[in-house]
Formats: sequence, structure tokens, C-alpha cells
Amino acid sequence: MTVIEEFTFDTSNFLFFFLIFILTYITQFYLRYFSRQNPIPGPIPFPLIGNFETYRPNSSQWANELQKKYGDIFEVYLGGLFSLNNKQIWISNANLTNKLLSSHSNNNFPYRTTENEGLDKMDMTSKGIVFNRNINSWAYNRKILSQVLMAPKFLKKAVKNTKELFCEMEKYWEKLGYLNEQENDFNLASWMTRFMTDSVFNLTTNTNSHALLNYFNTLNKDEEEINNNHLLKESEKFVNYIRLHFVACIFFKDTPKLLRTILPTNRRKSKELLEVVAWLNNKVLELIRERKKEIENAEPDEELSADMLTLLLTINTNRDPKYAKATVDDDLINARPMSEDEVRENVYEIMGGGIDTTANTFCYVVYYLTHYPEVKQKMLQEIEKIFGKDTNCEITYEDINKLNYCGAIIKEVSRLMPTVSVLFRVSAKPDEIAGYKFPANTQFMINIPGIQMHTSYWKHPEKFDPDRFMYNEQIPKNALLYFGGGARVCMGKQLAILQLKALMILLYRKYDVELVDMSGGIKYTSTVVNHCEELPVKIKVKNSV
Ligand code: HEM
Repeated sequence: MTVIEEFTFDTSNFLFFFLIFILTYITQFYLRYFSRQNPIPGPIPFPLIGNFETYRPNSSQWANELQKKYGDIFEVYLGGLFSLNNKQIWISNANLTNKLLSSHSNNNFPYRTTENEGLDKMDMTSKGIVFNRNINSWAYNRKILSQVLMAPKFLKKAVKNTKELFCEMEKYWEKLGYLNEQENDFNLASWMTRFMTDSVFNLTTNTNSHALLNYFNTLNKDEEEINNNHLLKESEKFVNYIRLHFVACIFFKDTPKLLRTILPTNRRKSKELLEVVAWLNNKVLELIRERKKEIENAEPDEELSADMLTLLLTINTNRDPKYAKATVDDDLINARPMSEDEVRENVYEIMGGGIDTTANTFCYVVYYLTHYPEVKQKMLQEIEKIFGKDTNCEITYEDINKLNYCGAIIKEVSRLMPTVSVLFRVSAKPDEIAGYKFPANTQFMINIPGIQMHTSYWKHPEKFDPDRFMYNEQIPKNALLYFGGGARVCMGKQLAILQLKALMILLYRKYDVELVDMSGGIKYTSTVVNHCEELPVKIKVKNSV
């Protein structure tokens, strides 16, 4: 008699099958990894996890370590079930960036990210500039925004605005006792963020965000002013929500839909962030519609404000002198004005792109100038040569442009301490770089510090020497990338340099600036933006005891 054993699926069976599944998964993972088509050097990844390095917060630090170990082109894998399909190619060599940073708008690396459901949800892949994957729409937005950011009347407004805000900040410093003989120290990094917030809000919308005033009230413990002033509270909400809009973009971009919808904490966070975005969208649309009315009601020959909102709303309309004068043969005649949604997206992007970048860069400039007094001296001589000794003299846009040595300082500081540490590119079609073949949708990461410290392009790269930019020597192509390069180069470059130079004049002509801690390095956290955590300084009015 045959006995048929009954098969029961108990825990040990389950564990056995689970183990088999795991072993099969790991084996096929490594078989695929070791037989991959393009064996680019790089650390060996782990199934599901990818490379541990990618979890470390300071990307520029680990990228530089891997560059030393694996060379100027290496690959890392991100986590996920299909992590072998989710890799980044890191490039730390200027010569290898030629295709990636081509200035042709129809080049093969037009995107910053791969297709991304989270960014689609945020409506950012078909509008605006930074994450726009619709190349026609990106090119249209870029063209219009360049017209605004390069307009002399806009840049002149930026100089005036920097000067006025600096006077406001000095008033608060005085009230808080920073300028008295005890020389109380304070965190310049926190002030610079508020300064740039007010500056960029004013330049984009011609409204006051009161970030400096709100910060002053907080430090001054002026509870009554903080709680009772409805206008200040509303401005603070607006500023906070603009920051949250940026947080929302990163959260939706980096959190897969499944994790966003299954985990209760993420579900709550998504809901809250979407509420913030909805509030902001309404608020900015309100501003746009009010401004549209003001423009409509203005007399035809009345000079309109030179803020970005007004300029975006008038370009390619009859209020635009170039457009109004265009003939049927001009290209301009077919140009269309921006829609309200397009204007709104550009306002967000300028606020997101123009505040922290310039504020942090200024902190790094101050850090280096305190460590290199001879450079500071040379800078002051240049400023005096152009603006004279009177600290109250007019600072014009044209004169600021003559400050070549100040420009060289900004370049050298940003070479050693770039505020943005990595550039992103994604291929549209298969391509070849450094002899390796890459399919469409490959993610490339350009390691800015790796290139800006490369001995092939820089003599004594570790040395702080602004003079290297004063010689007539050519900088090798794509060796200085702190504003990016190619078709997607930073759009606020001229504006940022103008603001930084104006701040250098305003601060250093009048004050001596010292760091509280001269022996410590810069305190910063690094993700994509190197964010200056704190910069405690003491300042005193020059020639005072
Ligand atoms: C010191 C200050 C700044 C630094 C270091 C900086 C740096 C950068 C970098 C590295 C990029 C990426 C470029 C690339 O991928 O090749 C970028 C893009 C961009 N920046 Fe800036 N930026 C600064 C200030 C500003 C300001 C003031 C604005 C606006 C008023 C601005 C607007 C933008 C925009 C719109 C883009 C996206 C361009 C595109 O994708 O086509 N930036 N910036």
C-alpha cells in the first residue's frame, strides 16, 4: 500500500521558499551586474539598497572620495526593486561634459530629471523652466525670462533695491546693538537669507515680504508687534509657504507614489503640502490679476514698474516697446504673451532659485575675505578707485560692472566653495560618452567640485587666488561650472553677480568684518545646494574704536 504524504505549508516551508526567492534574486542581480554592457568603474551595489554612498547626505564629499578611487567617470546605483536600472553616471572631467553641456537647445541632454510622476503632479514638468520636460515650452519660458532678467531697467531696479534693503538691515543691526563698541556677534547667514528673501520678493512682485523686519522683531522679542500686525503675519506665511513649495517639489520628486499613498505619515505630508500649494497658487494668481488690472488701467505712456511680474505680463503685448514696434516681417509678431499659469510658475522658480543661492554665496565670500586680508585690501582699492571714498555715494549698475577684481573674488570663492555642487542631465536618445554607450534616459551627474579642483585645469587648485582670473589666460571650457553650463546655464547669473558685488561694496566700505571663529572651517550642510548653516561675525564701523 502506498502512502501519499500530505503537503502542509507550514512556517518552515515558507521560510525555505522565501530563502530560495532571496537567493535567486541576489544571484540574478549579481549575474546581471557583472555581465552589464558598460562596466563603468564604481562601488559594487547591493540588491534593493544600491550603493550606501548615495544615502550619505554630503553628496559632494562622497562624490569626491569616489572620484579619487574610481576616476573621472564612475557609476552608482540608487535603491529600489529594480535598482540596476536606477543608476547615476558621475562625471568629474570637463572634457567629458562637452555633449552634456552643449549650448544647442536641441542637444541630446535636454532634461534635468527622468520622467517623474511626483513632479507631474506638482505641474512642473510641462511648465516653467527648472524641471520642464516639454522642450518647446521650456525654450519659450527661457526666452521670455531671459528678456526680463537681462533688461537694464530690471537690473537697475536690483541695484536700487539692494541698497535700500542694506540700509534697512543696518538700521536693525544698530537697534540690536551689533554696531556698538561691545561688538556683539551675530549670525550673518540668517540675515543674508532674509535679505535675499526681501530682495527677490521685491524684484519679482514689487511687494515687501518683510522677512528682515520679521527676523528683527523675533530677535528683539517684540511679541506684540509679531502677534498683532496682520500684515507681517501674512507676509511671514507667504514666505514660509514659498519655502514649503520647494520642500513639496523635492518630496513629490523623490517619494514614489506607492510610498506617498501607503505610509500614513507620507499621506498626511502629501495632503498638507498640496494644501500649501493650493493656497499659494491662489495667492500668486491674485497678485497676477491685480497687476494685470493695474497695467490695463495705466495710461499708455505711463512708465510701468520694472519688476519681473510686470515685465512677464507685458512682454509680447502692446505695452512691450519691441513688440509694439515690430513689423509683419519680424519674428516677434508671432510671439505670444505668457499665460497666467506660466507667469505663476516662473515666479515660483525665481523665488526658489534666487534666494538661498545668492545668500549662501555671499556668506562664502565673507568667509574667504576674512581669511585673506590682502585680497580684501585689493578689493577695497578697486572699490575706492571706482566709487571714491564717500560711503554714501551713488552706486550705479554701470559702475558695478567695472569691478573686475570683485568679480574675480566671486569666481575664486565659488570655485573652491560652489553653492551648487552638482548638475543634472538626462539623455533623450542613446549616446556615447568616454567610449561608453548609454541608452536614452540615462542620468548624468556633473561633479562641480571634482572639476573645479581638477589638477588638469587648475594650477595649485587648493590655493585661494582670485588673481588667476585677472590674467588673460583662458579658463578651459567647462572647468568653471558654479553657474552650470550649456543650454540650461543659470538664468540669474548676471543678477546674482550684480547683487553680490553691490553687497561687497555696501558692507566692506563701511565696516570691518571679523569671524568669531577664525580657526574653524565653513559650517555647511550639503545636498545639491551647499547651505551655510551659520556664520557668526562681529562687525564694527570703520575707524571707530
Ligand atoms: C550665486 C547665485 C546662484 C548660483 C550659484 C546659481 C547656480 C545655478 C546652477 C548651478 C544652475 C544649474 C545650471 C545647469 O544645470 O547647467 C542654475 C539654474 C537656474 N538658475 Fe541659478 N544660481 C544663482 C542665482 C540665481 C538667481 C538669482 C536666479 C533668478 C533670478 C536663478 C535662476 C535659475 C534658473 C531659472 C535656473 C534653471 C535654468 C534652466 O533649467 O534652463 N539663479 N543656477
